[in-house]
Amino acid sequence: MRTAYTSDQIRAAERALMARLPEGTLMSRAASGLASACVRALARVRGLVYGSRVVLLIGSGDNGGDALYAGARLAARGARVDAILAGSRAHQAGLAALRAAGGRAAEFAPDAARELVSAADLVMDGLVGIGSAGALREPYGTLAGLVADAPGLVVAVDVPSGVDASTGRVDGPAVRAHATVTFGAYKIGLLVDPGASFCGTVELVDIGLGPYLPDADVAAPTAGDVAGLLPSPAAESDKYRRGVLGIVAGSDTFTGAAVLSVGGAIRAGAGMVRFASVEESVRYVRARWPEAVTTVLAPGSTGVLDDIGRVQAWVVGPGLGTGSHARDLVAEILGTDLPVLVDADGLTHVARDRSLLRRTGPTLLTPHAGELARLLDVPREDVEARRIEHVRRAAHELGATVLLKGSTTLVAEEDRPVRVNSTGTPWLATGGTGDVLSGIAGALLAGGLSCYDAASCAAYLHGLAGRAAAAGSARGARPGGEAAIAALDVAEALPDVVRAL
Ligand SMILES: NC(=O)C1=CN([C@@H]2O[C@H](COP(=O)(O)OP(=O)(O)OC[C@H]3O[C@@H](n4cnc5c(N)ncnc54)[C@H](O)[C@@H]3O)[C@@H](O)[C@H]2O)[C@@H](O)CC1
Ligand SMILES: Nc1ncnc2c1ncn2[C@@H]1O[C@H](COP(=O)(O)OP(=O)(O)O)[C@@H](O)[C@H]1O
Ligand SMILES: [K+]
Repeated sequence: MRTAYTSDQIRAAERALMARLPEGTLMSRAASGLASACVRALARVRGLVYGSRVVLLIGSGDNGGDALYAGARLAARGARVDAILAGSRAHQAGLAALRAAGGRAAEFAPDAARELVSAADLVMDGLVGIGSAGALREPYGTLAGLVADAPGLVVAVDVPSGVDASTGRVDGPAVRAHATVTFGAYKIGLLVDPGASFCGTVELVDIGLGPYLPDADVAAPTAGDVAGLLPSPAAESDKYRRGVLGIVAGSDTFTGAAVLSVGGAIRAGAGMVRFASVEESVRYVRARWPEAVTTVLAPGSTGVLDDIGRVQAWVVGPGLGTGSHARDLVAEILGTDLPVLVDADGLTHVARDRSLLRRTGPTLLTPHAGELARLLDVPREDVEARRIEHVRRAAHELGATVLLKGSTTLVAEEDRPVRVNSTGTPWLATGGTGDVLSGIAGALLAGGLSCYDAASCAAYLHGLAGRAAAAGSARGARPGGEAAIAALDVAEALPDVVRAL
């Protein structure tokens, strides 16, 4: 599990560690790791450090200090290093070290800054780190804008300036980096969008903080975590023991969602899928997935669960419709004691009547930002800007496990760390991929995982499968070697990504 922390948690740990070490030790560890990362990056793009042009953007705090010391190390290896001092002051010892190593420094001036940045092989962003508060002030905002057009590599120090390290919130201009070198521990804002999308690759430099960090409120499962949680059949398994998933989805108008949800469940390893819907949807599901056992629901019929047969978990909602019959089906399924995943139209019914969630069995809700906004009655933009806060609030208020879909998928449950999904690709932003996700998570619920684990494993596998489908290979893509996918491709890519875990 990759754990992540708020700025306050990191600061407290740093204070505790610093009290036991000679002054300057931590900054020296940070600067050394940062300089090594820049050396490796320069070696990759230029072949050597000597003669490369490095520009440091320096703010008034210790973030600037890190950049100045790292810049001094690069200058000592023959790089031409220029520091742009953008703050009201600069870290004095760092500045002296840079100058002693042959680097130069000057106060910010717009034209000179533009010229330096546009000629740099590498720009180091040391404007603000975990001491940042609110939107970037001038001239930092202008510098973040200049960096956007920089032809060279952009390396953010600790956190891209303009990204709130504790939440991932971005209010105004921010530095968009190719790489972020972060110290001591991951900050939450580096893993959660919108902040995460400003980081590029994130490299963690160990400065010895580990023993001083508290229990994490946010964690990102790794491939190993997911592999360890996934159910796999044993010698004595049969289809019932592996887990039977009931899916109630689709309608006369929406047949595709049902096909996709069933596909996700089958490819994710459900022992059996029992699918129930109106005739039109059943026809499409049967044609594509002869493995599913189907039940045709007469229009308007209720009291149907016994007809469908025994299951270990339910998925309800994709393409189901928002009318009263659909509502009755959602209510009937939520009336059982079994684990239930509610998605799509099912969420509309729950948003209209939260009392549907008063139940004894475990519930997993899988909204996208718009659906979560409706569940909480807040603007969608607020959910997108402050995803962690809203997914936590939903789990608390609704008494359910909540998986919030989107560019960073999050899973929240009361009293548990929010799980951040680290896989995925923007190619997944295409109609129907969410339906596939519902089937994957449903299969894992039926296989015995808790809502929390089923949701986080499903998001992980779904993201990997999306990447594999876009790349045409479970082993990932060469840069630029990706192409558009259809939702069903995601389901079809699942077995390969599970094999490669
Ligand atoms: N505390 C420690 O033990 C360590 C800290 N390190 C570095 O120190 C950084 C934190 O340093 P600081 O606490 O000095 O804080 P920062 O350097 O992150 O920022 C504080 C400064 O930025 C200004 N500022 C804040 N928000 C701003 C905004 N929106 N626009 C413009 N200016 C703004 C403040 O007025 C203050 O002068 C970390 O991110 C990391 O880079 C590392 O050296 C590792 C060890
Ligand atoms: N920009 C993005 N980057 C990564 N994943 C995304 C992005 N946009 C959407 N997704 C993923 O694609 C899926 C879309 O699901 P959803 O919004 O329910 O669409 P649909 O209802 O069409 O299936 C979710 O798993 C979501 O996390
Ligand atoms: K920074």
